[in-house]
Amino acid sequence: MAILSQSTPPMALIHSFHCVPHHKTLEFSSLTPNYSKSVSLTRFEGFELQRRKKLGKFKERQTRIGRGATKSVLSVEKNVSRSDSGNEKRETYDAIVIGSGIGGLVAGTQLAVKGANVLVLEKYVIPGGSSGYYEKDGYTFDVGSSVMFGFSDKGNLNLITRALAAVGCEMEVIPDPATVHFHLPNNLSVLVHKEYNDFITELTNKFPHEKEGINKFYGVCWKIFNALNSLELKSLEEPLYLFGQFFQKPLECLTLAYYLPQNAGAIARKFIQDPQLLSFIDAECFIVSTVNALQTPMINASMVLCDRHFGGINYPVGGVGGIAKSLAKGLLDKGSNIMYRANVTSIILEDKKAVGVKLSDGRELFAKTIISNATRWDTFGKLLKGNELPKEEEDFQKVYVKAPSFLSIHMAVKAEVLPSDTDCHHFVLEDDWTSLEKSYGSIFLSIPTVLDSSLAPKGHHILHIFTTSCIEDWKGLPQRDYDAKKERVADEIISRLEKKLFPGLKSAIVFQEVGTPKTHRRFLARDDGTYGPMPRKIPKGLLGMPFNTTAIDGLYCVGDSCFPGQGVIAVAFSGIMCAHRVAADMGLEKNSPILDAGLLKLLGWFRSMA
Ligand SMILES: NC(=O)c1ccc[n+]([C@@H]2O[C@H](COP(=O)([O-])OP(=O)(O)OC[C@H]3O[C@@H](n4cnc5c(N)ncnc54)[C@H](O)[C@@H]3O)[C@@H](O)[C@H]2O)c1
Ligand SMILES: CC(C)=CCC/C(C)=C/C=C/C(C)=C/C=C/C(C)=C/C=C/C=C(C)/C=C/C=C(C)/C=C/C=C(\C)CCC=C(C)C
Repeated sequence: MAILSQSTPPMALIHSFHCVPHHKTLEFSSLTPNYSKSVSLTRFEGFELQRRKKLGKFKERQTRIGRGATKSVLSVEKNVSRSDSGNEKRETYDAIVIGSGIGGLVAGTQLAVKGANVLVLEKYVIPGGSSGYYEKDGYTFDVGSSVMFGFSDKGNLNLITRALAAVGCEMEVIPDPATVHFHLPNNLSVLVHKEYNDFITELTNKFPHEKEGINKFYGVCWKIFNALNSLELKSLEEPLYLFGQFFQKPLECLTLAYYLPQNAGAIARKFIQDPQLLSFIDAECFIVSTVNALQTPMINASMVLCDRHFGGINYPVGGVGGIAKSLAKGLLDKGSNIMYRANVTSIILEDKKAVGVKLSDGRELFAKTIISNATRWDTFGKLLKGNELPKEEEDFQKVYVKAPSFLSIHMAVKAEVLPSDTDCHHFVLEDDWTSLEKSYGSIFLSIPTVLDSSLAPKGHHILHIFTTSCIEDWKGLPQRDYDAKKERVADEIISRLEKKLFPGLKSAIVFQEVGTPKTHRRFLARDDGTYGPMPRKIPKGLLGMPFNTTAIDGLYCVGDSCFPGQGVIAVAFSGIMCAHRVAADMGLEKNSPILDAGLLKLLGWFRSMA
């Protein structure tokens, strides 16, 4: 993953942000919850209001709020309730979402579609978090995510496509003929073709003595994937849905329940003996979980090891940032709002219930439900600082630690340095398998311009290089030493790529920007810049991973420190689950309070066994 370097001038970002027409819409919406009714409308805002009226939002909102009559145009967007005596009480949204990562945006849009009045608060100037973008000198860089699962037009697991479709958005995508090209120790080179049979042929040619084991291991992955793909995916914390799925698809649900506490490495070892092939499977898991196969939940491994062949990896035209932009636009189209430069510093509790948030500029905003897309470490360690850490969160922290962050290099090069048949994504670990999980041990490389040349000026490519790195390595350095270290470490990484893949790389560089874990912490508001949760030791599969409800009434979490963990498609699923559970609690979906209490207790008990 990579992110804007600390040297990226924020104004450059803001500028490019304003250049995109529908971003103005976002700016308008960011005004609505807080500006007084006397604010006069610009031509654009007037147009936006007309558009919303056309969408029927005005009428809808009046009907639903009932007594929340509105006088002026801007107050149409407000959800101001009145007491019986007619006095205005504080304005209350149905839900406030802290953070506009894909997890937060999916939760927000799904709720908006169900009729809730949602406000998303984003600390930064654009939406997307790790799935954001930035523009510089004619290049469009993906901040982090660039390998997109769940973006096809078939099955039930195309969660990105579905999340966009829910708000009436569709994006053009470019199918990648391969997921990743592995360059591994002992000159083992494996290209993961989109076509499953081509991939299996390539792997069995490298390990002919393990042909049966290879087919059996990936065969189990398919069994799990097919079970997942047969379900309608909603909240596993909602009993009516969960029992309904067990009733309709008993075999598939039992398959998933069986594999829920298992890990990929243990299953691989049932069928495969060759240590180098097992190390390859470690690398397969590492690129999605930052841990080896023994620590990677089998359900997550199956999901990614099969979806890349089933739906394939698809790159959105114009860059990954378009997904968040489209979701943010969809949120507005459904009558909800997003506010940028809105840094939530604390969650307000009343009678132990989450009722609102406080922003760094002192404003307080209130909602029936608060959803945090910040990591659990940020949510409970910072936004709820001073409150006792709930037992459930203590247990979570016993099982999971913060995964390291990344050192990232966003680079532009002259096109001629890359051979014409260069693949889009590469994973490089040169000499020693034991370096797989070490800081700077392995290198991730994405070249999105191989698929979408519109991301760079003609005759140029974008390279997006990243490697794991801990914040401890970068703390306490005087600025000069910090800058020098960034340059030195980046230079070492680039030299390795030059030696392994692209001779002459250094002399072809036209632009380069380096981000460290501190950069990730600063721009993504993630504690220590962490990539997400990582099991302390061998976990019981996904059993210990919390869902969306928390021990605090009215507070839900979404994103990668919730089930099923890291990954854009994973956080999209967490958003769908969260929105379903919240909607059930709000009465926007069917619910059963008695069954709820029973299931939540049962799930809590399961987690305590992890
Ligand atoms: N496929 C890939 O190549 C790849 C690469 C990098 C990241 N990713 C994935 O993206 C996932 C992260 O998605 P996510 O939705 O969990 O979160 P996220 O970190 O992407 O987004 C969280 C958002 O919340 C905002 N935020 C945090 N605290 C805030 C506060 N107090 N006030 C206001 N805003 C605040 C941040 O600015 C950020 O925009 C990771 O799991 C990772 O796997 C994928
Ligand atoms: C509840 C109980 C107890 C029981 C019941 C049973 C059942 C029914 C169950 C069910 C389950 C389910 C539904 C589940 C689901 C799951 C899912 C969906 C999952 C998903 C996952 C995903 C993932 C993990 C993903 C990931 C991804 C990623 C991380 C990616 C990344 C990438 C990167 C980093 C890039 C690379 C690059 C290069 C190489 C360059």
